[in-house]
Amino acid sequence: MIGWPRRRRARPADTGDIPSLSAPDAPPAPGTDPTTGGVRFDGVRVETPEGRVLLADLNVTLSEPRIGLIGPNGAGKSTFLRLINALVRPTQGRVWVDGLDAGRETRAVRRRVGFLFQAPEAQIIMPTPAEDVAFGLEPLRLGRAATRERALAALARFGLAERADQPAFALSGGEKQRLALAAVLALDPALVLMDEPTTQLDLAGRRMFARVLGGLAQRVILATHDLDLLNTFDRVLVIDQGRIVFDGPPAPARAAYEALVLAREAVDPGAAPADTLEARA
Ligand SMILES: Nc1ncnc2c1ncn2[C@@H]1O[C@H](COP(=O)(O)OP(=O)(O)OP(=O)(O)O)[C@@H](O)[C@H]1O
Repeated sequence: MIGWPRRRRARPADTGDIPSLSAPDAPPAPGTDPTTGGVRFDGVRVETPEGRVLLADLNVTLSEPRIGLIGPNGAGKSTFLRLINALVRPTQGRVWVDGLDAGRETRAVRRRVGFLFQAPEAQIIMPTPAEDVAFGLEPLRLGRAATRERALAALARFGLAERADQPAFALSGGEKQRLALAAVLALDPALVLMDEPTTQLDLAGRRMFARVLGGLAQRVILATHDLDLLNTFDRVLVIDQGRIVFDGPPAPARAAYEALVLAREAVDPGAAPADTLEARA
């Protein structure tokens, strides 16, 4: 978990900015990205105002339908995801989303990108599931009846139809996670960012989530410690101490991650995972 405000509604319709970790570069000159699709990190670096480096040397284009992010606690996975919809601004470099500059065209980027947070409570702000999903749909101005219909359909997809009008606070952790996912997908984003979406799910919930994931038309970039979830993914990045240390298919990515953990244990069996580049220096 990281320390940004948790109560913000971070659906694509929410265009409120969260302050950058440190002052970004001067606004880039107008121009269009040469790539046509996908997420592209161009020389991206993120530092805290104190100069602590959270991510560095990010030069990568992500266009496959299913991309996983794995790595130790504090490696930078959440920060990586948050860069994509401009919840974090790069200290250096630029992030492009389907040809849009996330730093300059934030509103348009957030319309394309849904974000599923680690803690579903962060995304649930209305009293009932139906109202919560409907609230996210408001910017679409569908009208009251059509909005409710779409909200109920989204809830039904995640097994929450019968809970639609009950208090949202009474949902279990897993049900809240499903509600958050229903609300994000109801907006039909082109790309969904998921930050450890299965942490509160039981076995049945995980299996359901994996099935839902398999059936999604959207592109997904998913950070997780649930490595089995990524078995069918197209590409997995291993992030360690703020850098991409492996980029490839799921099986070798998992092996690279395991080797990294074993190597660290061999050096210092009692060591907590190092957090940042500075910690390693
Ligand atoms: N707003 C912030 N200000 C300062 N440091 C931050 C901020 N947000 C995150 N960090 C630090 O950045 C590092 C990377 O955090 P991040 O949450 O991206 O890691 P993660 O790989 O998602 O970790 P986890 O697997 O534990 O969720 C951590 O050391 C964290 O403490």
